[in-house]
Amino acid sequence: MYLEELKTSGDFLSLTRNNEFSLPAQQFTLSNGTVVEVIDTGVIQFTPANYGNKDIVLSSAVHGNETAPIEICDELITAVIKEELQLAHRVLFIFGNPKSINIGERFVEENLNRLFNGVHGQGSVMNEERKRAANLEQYVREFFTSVEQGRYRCHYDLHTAIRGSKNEKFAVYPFLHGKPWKKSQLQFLLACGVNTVLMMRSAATTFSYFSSNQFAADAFTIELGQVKPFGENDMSRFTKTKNTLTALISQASIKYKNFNSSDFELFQVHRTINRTQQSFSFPFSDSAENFTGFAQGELLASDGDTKYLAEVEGEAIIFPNAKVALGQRALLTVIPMEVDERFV
Ligand SMILES: O=C(O)CCC(=O)N[C@@H](CCC(=O)O)C(=O)O
Ligand SMILES: [Zn+2]
Repeated sequence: MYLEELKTSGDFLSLTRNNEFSLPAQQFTLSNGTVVEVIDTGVIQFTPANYGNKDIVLSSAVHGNETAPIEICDELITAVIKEELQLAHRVLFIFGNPKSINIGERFVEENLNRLFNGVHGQGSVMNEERKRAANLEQYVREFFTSVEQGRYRCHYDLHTAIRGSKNEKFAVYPFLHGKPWKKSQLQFLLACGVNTVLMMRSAATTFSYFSSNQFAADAFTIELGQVKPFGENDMSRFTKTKNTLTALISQASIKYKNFNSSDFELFQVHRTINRTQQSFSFPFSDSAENFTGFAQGELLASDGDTKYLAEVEGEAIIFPNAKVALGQRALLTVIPMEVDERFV
């Protein structure tokens, strides 16, 4: 079996890439007492001998071409297995879509990050991404619910964006259905080098929304930069992120900079534009960056005969993608917002 090689190399990413769809579960204990459980391909759980009050999920490669987050998690996993990093909490690392890593694409057949919250089981379509989404949901469920109630839960789903962005790093705050947003989470994000946060205003089928909505985890999709092939990331741009994630998993607690609303750029989602027609296009080029603002009345997108015009002065684009499958999100637009009484 693979355990002896894994114990020696700590290279769980290669083991995952060499087993694209499944891997028999195995476990072993490090000399520092941390139990290492390989649950499936790309899914590894660490339980230190004396663990603290946090249950932490760190996922990457939900889209396989988003390599910088994969590199960050790969380094953390290897450091833990080689006992260069001692954990303080239970941590579940997930490389979401191994096959898509190997083909260097966002997904193989279907966007894994639109299959959560039960979508994977809807309709008659079945593919590896749908099987994976169902399995990942189960692994997260078991991770959070196999210990006593009332513990702190967080899930940071690490991505990079297809396009450049006026705000290089930004986070998507899943819709909380009226629950207050947490200043402490903004402080964590700032420590990661992320000062920009989008507040979603509707339910979603993303991995972060699943953990937020199903398990009340503090969960975000975190966009850490732009999509690049392995070896082309400037990893110096991710130092704050890696250092803060390292502190999160290896320290009992983290002292953050005092909260100051002026440190943040907050946006609320104004609307979601879905592609419904084959002839879907944007008037702007592929070089148009996330957070580019438009004048009221300016054309944002054309979906067949439907023209979408900016409704609000400065309405800004996020995640424009004219190649999405019919019925899927082709564009988010956002408008600025301020910290208010909805933040606690
Ligand atoms: O750059 C893009 O077009 C997409 C980048 C990416 O994968 N973003 C996530 C956001 C998920 C969310 O809305 O929480 C995605 O589209 O799945
Ligand atoms: Zn992504």
